Amino acid sequence: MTETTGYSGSGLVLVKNPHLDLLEEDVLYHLDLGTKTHNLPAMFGDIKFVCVGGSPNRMRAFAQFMHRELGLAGDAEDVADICAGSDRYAMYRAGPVLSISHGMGIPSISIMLHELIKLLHHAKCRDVTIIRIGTSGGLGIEAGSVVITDTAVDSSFQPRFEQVVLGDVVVRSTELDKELAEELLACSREIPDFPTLIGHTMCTYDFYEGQGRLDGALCSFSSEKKLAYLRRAYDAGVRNIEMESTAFAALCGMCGLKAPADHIPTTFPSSNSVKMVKTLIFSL
Ligand SMILES: O=P(O)(O)O[C@H]1O[C@H](CO)[C@@H](O)[C@H]1O
Ligand SMILES: O=c1cc[nH]c(=O)[nH]1
Repeated sequence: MTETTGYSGSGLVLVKNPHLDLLEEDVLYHLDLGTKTHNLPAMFGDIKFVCVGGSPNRMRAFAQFMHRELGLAGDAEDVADICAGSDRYAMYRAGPVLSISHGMGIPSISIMLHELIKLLHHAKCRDVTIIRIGTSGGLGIEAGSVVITDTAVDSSFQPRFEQVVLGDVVVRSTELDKELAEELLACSREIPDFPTLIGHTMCTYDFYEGQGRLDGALCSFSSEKKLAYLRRAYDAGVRNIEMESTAFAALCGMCGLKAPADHIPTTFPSSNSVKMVKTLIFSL
């Protein structure tokens, strides 16, 4: 079964679940938020940008950086974790920017995105741009480069995200916003000595065998086989590898969020990539 993406034209964040209207209360369990316990429109109605990444500390550092850059009142060091009541994810806000951690891998980011998208919907947010800022393994590119993802592909290099729903495989598109990717690239050009490129990002279910590593607890292939696979990936347009982009692209695309993913094949925080995202946020 194949589904299509859904931009509404109104700029509102969509949920595609008729059952939600029947709920007396929507509990965003892993974020420790809910429609009865919190005034979500008052707390989040003015959010325009959401940045997501794996680790809580990194997303806190990003929120603190944005707090300073936006010249907000108060000490950036004091940004509070909005999801402190849950130890699953961490969420910080700096003005119109929300910064949230998603953990590692598709199941973890997928749970966070379901609840985040419902949060933005309940809060009646409009025209929200979402960016994943994360680490990744570069493929045939200069060390320290940032890859801005145009399309997320699976480990067979296909632009699809397969989700098993009630035992059936549902296929969702993983195209990302090409215009926004170009805008991010233009922002990166303002920063000297900062190699950036647009390319496909391959999303795997595993860091070790899934990415052709020879140093996991299990390895059933030779070094030659690994190199042949990575070469095929490169020939298919893959420039980096990580573990969330297909789910990120599929869920955000279906729910009307503009999303160019941004992946950094070095250790984060790379100050240049953060500056690039900041320039985009200031320009929109
Ligand atoms: O840097 P983050 O955002 O954590 O993401 C990357 O790092 C983790 C693996 O080390 C995976 O989650 C991968 O996608
Ligand atoms: O998934 C990942 C993340 C960072 N670096 C990698 O090589 N792979």
